[in-house]
Amino acid sequence: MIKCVSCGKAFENNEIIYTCDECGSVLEVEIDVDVPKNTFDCRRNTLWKYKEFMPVDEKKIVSLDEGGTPFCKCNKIGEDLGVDLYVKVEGSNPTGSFKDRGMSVGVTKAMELGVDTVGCASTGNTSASLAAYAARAGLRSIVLLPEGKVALGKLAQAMFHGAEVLSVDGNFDEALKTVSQLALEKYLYLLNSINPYRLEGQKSIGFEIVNDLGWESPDRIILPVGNAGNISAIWKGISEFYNAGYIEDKPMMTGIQAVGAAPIVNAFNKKSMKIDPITNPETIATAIRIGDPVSYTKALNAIYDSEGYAETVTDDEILDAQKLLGRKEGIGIEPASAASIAGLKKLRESGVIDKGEKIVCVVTGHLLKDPDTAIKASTPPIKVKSDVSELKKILENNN
Ligand SMILES: Cc1ncc(COP(=O)(O)O)c(C=O)c1O
Ligand SMILES: N[C@@H](CCOP(=O)(O)O)C(=O)O
Repeated sequence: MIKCVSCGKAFENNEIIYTCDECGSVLEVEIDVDVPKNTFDCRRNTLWKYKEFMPVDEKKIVSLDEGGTPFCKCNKIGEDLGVDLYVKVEGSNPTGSFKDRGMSVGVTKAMELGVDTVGCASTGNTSASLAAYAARAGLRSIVLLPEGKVALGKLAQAMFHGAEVLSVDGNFDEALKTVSQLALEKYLYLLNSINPYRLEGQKSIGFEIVNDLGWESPDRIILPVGNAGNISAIWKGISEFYNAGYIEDKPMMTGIQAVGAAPIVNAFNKKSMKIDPITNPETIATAIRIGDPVSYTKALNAIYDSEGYAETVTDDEILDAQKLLGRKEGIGIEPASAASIAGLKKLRESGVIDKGEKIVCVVTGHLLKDPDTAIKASTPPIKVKSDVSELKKILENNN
């Protein structure tokens, strides 16, 4: 069953509906699972390890073996900040971001519903993932991208996998409104995070984090927030495992936004359940340049219910954190993902995060998604003759 998160109105699983026709709020899939936690032992480490929790037809699964991403303990940064730090590396998914988890379930649902066209608006990663999973399923895909605001790697992926790419003269929020209208008029099945089935895939990040920690909850999960689907999905996953009795505690959900695109942090600071949308969001982290997040109700519920937190970081803090993780721990991430590390640093310095907390930062997308930013942040190659004595001179000087 699908339920409205605000008024509780219920809808049938196979109804193609994105928001409540009674109150306009977002929807959530309700599931009822009763299996012991050893059910998952010895299964392959993909999101389908937890298939009992995925509300789709097992015979129609569209998968690229998403999920089962690295869970890296980061001792150097952790010790510097006085916390026990783990990083969940979502850039290791098939198309390089966490969206693949959602797309696997969302495209599976599309197959179950018998639709022939899927679509989305995107700052880049959703379109890259949608294009790949639609290709795998043999579906037509249509993506709306804000012109000039999508990182090169993501654009290349959407085009290469055969999506029909429409470059629109507006920002992401405007593109999402446009594509939503096309979806309501049945031109396409919408696979942005407003689709509750997509978030069912993303909740597996929460499942994996507690499984990675030996069926224990961390004290806190920190992640970047844009359209606000992921924080909502992870909290749903954690809550389902808690309700199933697999874990005894739940983490404080901590969302980080860029200063120029922070409607959820603004609402949190006012202890409000409503956001004031930002008309012209701006940040170097193009993936979270979003001013009117569709899942704000779910995200604020997650933050308040978990006694979590929301904070902003500047573009400079984001770029410094991206370099820090890349150079101290060898983990390459795109700018938006670095908001989680920048947020950890800021909240530790301000005392919101206590010494010794067990923290999981979710880093959401791969470094190569945005090669331009990576190159700008790096020392250019040194031109040199292919001659041993010349090379030795340079190596000795550089040391
Ligand atoms: C790399 C990356 N990080 C973070 C986000 C924000 O996630 P959400 O929109 O689910 O809040 C996105 C896009 O949405 C993204 O592409
Ligand atoms: N960063 C996102 C924005 C769209 O988010 P979605 O989760 O609602 O699809 C992207 O990659 O496009």
